[in-house]
Order: sequence, then C-alpha cells, then structure tokens
Amino acid sequence: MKIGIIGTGSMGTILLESFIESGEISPDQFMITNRNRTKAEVLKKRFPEVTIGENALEVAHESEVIFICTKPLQFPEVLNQIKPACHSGKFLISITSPISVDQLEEVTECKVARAIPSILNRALTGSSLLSFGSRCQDEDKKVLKKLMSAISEPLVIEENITRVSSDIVSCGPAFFSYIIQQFIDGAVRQTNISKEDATTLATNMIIGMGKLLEKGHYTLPTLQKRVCVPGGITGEGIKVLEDEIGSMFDHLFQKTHAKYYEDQELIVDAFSNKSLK
Ligand SMILES: NC(=O)C1=CN([C@@H]2O[C@H](COP(=O)(O)OP(=O)(O)OC[C@H]3O[C@@H](n4cnc5c(N)ncnc54)[C@H](O)[C@@H]3O)[C@@H](O)[C@H]2O)C=CC1
Ligand SMILES: O=C(O)[C@@H]1CCC=N1
Repeated sequence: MKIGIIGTGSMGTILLESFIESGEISPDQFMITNRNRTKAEVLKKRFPEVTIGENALEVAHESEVIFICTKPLQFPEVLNQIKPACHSGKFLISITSPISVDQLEEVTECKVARAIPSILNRALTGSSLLSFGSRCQDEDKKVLKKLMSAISEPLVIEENITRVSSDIVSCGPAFFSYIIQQFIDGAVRQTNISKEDATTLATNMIIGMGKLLEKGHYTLPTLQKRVCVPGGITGEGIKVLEDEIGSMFDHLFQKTHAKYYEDQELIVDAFSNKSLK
C-alpha cells in the first residue's frame, strides 16, 4: 500500500518518522511532498527509500492513502490541486480539527477520515483521535486504525467533542510542559536550586509519573492520596493549588473553543471562495 504525505512540516515529519520507526510502514511505501521542497529533501536524505512527489497532485495520484498535513486554511488549495486524482478508491485523511469529515466529503469524491495526532506519537505513545466519513467501509476503518495503532492509541470520537479531545491529546503536551516550566521557574526563584537541577528533577518526575500511571499502580486520585500524608507538607502545596488554579482550566477551554469556532468560520469562507463545492 502506497501512503502519501502532503505537507512535511512539523506534523507531517513526525508522522513519517513515527510510522517508519514503528516498522508498520516501510520507507519505500511513502511518497511525500512539501510546498517548500527543501523540507521534503531533508527527509529524503534521512530515509533514501522515500519518494518525493513533484506536488500534491502527484502524491495523490500515486497513493492509496493520502495524509493531508497542512494547516487548515491551506486545505482548499491542496484539495483543488489534488482534485483530478480524487475518486472513490482513494482514502483521504486529514489531521486537523476545524474541518469535519462531513465538510471534506462535500468537496471530494474520496473516502474521508480524520486522524488527529499528538506530538507524543513521536515516541509511539499517547492517543490519536479518529473520525470516519460515511463512505468509509469496515475495511477502510480497519486500515486507518491499524496505521494509527502503530504509533498511538486511537480513539474514535464524535464531532461534538473534537475540540476538547484535541485540547487534551494534542495541545495537552504543550499546556503541561508550560506548567512544568512554571513549576521549575518558581522553584528557582524561591530557593537556591539551580535551573539545571530543577529541570532534571522535574523532567524525571514527569517521566516517572507517566510510567507509574502506565503500569497501573495508581490512578491520578490514588496517587495524590498516597503522596498527601495527612497534616503533611504536600497538603500545604495542594491548598495553594486549590486556591489559585480556580477557573484557570475553564478559561483555557473557553478560549480554545472560541478560536476553534473562529477558524471554522474562516474555513467555511475559504471553501466557498475556492468554489470547491
Ligand atoms: N503541531 C501539533 O502538535 C499538531 C498539529 N496538528 C495539525 O497538523 C497540521 C499541520 O501542522 P504543522 O505541521 O504544525 O504545520 P506546518 O506549517 O509545520 O506544516 C505544514 C506544511 O505544509 C506545507 N504545505 C502547505 N501547502 C502545501 C501544498 N499545497 N502542497 C504541499 N505542501 C504544502 C507547508 O510548506 C508546511 O511545510 C495542522 O493542520 C494542525 O492543526 C494536529 C495535531 C497536533
Ligand atoms: O487541529 C488540532 O486540533 C491540533 C491541535 C494542535 C494543533 N492542531
């Protein structure tokens, strides 16, 4: 099976590297392309068996499964470019949240699905979020689930929880690394620990916590209970978190959803301006 990747920016690169590293897809199965060809050539140097397509259309012609890894507002242009290659035998996969599979089905004859990845997939871990269009048969669903299972734990989601799920799965690593960074900076400001030591300790702490949860020794609440000895020091810290975190995460989800709805409106305009319908 030939797999196409249109757009080898940050996420297209991560998908290529991860699929190859997982052993699920061999490099010679891939045809990739990028508007700025240099990015594709850099990958070709690392994986000589990968083929570079001249453009999106060539990739779509040559591939059965086509991942579109561009930014959402670049989709109309890509879809226009690949239109001559789009027919019911092709399987188009979008990795971006603000465009629904229904919207894509309206503008292409391909089978359509969405697979929202996470940077965690680079370590062949974390979740991915799948949504299937109405033209996908069981066989197509199996193909995509198998691909994404090689690099992640896929979950099929309904459209109405797309944003929040992507906030958790895809944005989550950035949110929590920011919080850990703040944790480190606070430690450095308030004590004599060096930034280097605080970073090492905090990084090991978060890796260890992931392993602990993975092994199933504790859940998030039981872990807290175990560490939080009654009348002890952790409890004092938790009280500060309870007082100061307040509605912070409510605001975060409100903001991401507001931006999402704005993006969706821009997408509707962009799709109609390109007269894709
Ligand atoms: N960064 C992340 O952690 C995640 C990103 N995503 C989604 O991944 C998508 C891509 O994001 P990034 O990789 O961060 O963006 P990026 O800007 O790094 O990559 C997009 C690439 O597409 C190329 N491109 C644009 N139009 C093209 C065309 N017509 N033909 C060929 N190549 C073209 C650009 O040159 C660029 O290299 C976005 O839609 C984003 O929502 C999804 C989950 C996680
Ligand atoms: O389309 C999305 O939801 C993802 C999350 C991070 C960037 N893009």
